[in-house]
Amino acid sequence: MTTPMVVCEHLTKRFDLSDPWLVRKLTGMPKRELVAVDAVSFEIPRGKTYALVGESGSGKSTIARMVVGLMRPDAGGVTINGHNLNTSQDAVSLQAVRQTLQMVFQSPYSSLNPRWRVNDILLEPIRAFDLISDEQGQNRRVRELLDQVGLSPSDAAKYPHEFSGGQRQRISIARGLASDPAFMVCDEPTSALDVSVQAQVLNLLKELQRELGLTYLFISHDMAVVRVMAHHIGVLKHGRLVEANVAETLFRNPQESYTKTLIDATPKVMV
Ligand SMILES: Nc1ncnc2c1ncn2[C@@H]1O[C@H](COP(=O)(O)OP(=O)(O)OP(=O)(O)O)[C@@H](O)[C@H]1O
Repeated sequence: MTTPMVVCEHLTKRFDLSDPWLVRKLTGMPKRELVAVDAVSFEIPRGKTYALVGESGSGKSTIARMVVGLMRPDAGGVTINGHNLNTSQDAVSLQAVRQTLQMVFQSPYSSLNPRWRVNDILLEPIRAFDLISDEQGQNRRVRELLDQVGLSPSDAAKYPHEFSGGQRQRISIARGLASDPAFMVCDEPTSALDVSVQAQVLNLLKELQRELGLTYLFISHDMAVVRVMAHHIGVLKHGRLVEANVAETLFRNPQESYTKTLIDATPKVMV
């Protein structure tokens, strides 16, 4: 059996919501702590999509941040491609993990530098990871990336504001692909888009997965989107994984009433 691309074990994150120490001392208010993510464990097989679904505040983005290494868990850990993000001291393998994982954010408006042409946005990761040294090769790679996400070579000279929301999300995806990742974390990548555009971007992500064998962690509050994308689903409620299963089984035979409520709130047709 091949090892999973991602293993999360007992991931836990607490936020300190207390007032400052002096205020607490003067008012006698106790310390307050929020357990935003509570011992969450899951695995993502290579080339598959694992969706984390749950209402606002259930801990989805906090998990995504810990998985990409933007936030340290208070307990538990994340292993990507065999490297433990939280305990590994080996700078070379951590650099390899950083290259292999990318994140696509919710807002295609704020995640692209408005002062850079698309060409420079796509060249940045290619240069940062020292992937292609000659200029001709770099330009060829930019054209290939644009083609992969359904944009044309002439788009390289434009600025982000010259594109629609869906096209900007395509640029974000192309930028994610530029470092040849094997694993992408997609945090609500279509929730800022119109429904018709959503379907196109979801289809693009699925095509890229088939073509490039990508593994996705897909974060969403929307069961209709998850139904289209996921092979496996984990349902989060107040930071805890209340149900997890193969997507088809979870939709056909949900065990938890919370999962049923999420499914019942879903429009029946989407893509
Ligand atoms: N930096 C922080 N400091 C304090 N509390 C936080 C912080 N970040 C998140 N939280 C809290 O942790 C809980 C989980 O938040 P998180 O953003 O992970 O949820 P989510 O499921 O992604 O929600 P949404 O869909 O609204 O983004 C929420 O109660 C949130 O208020």
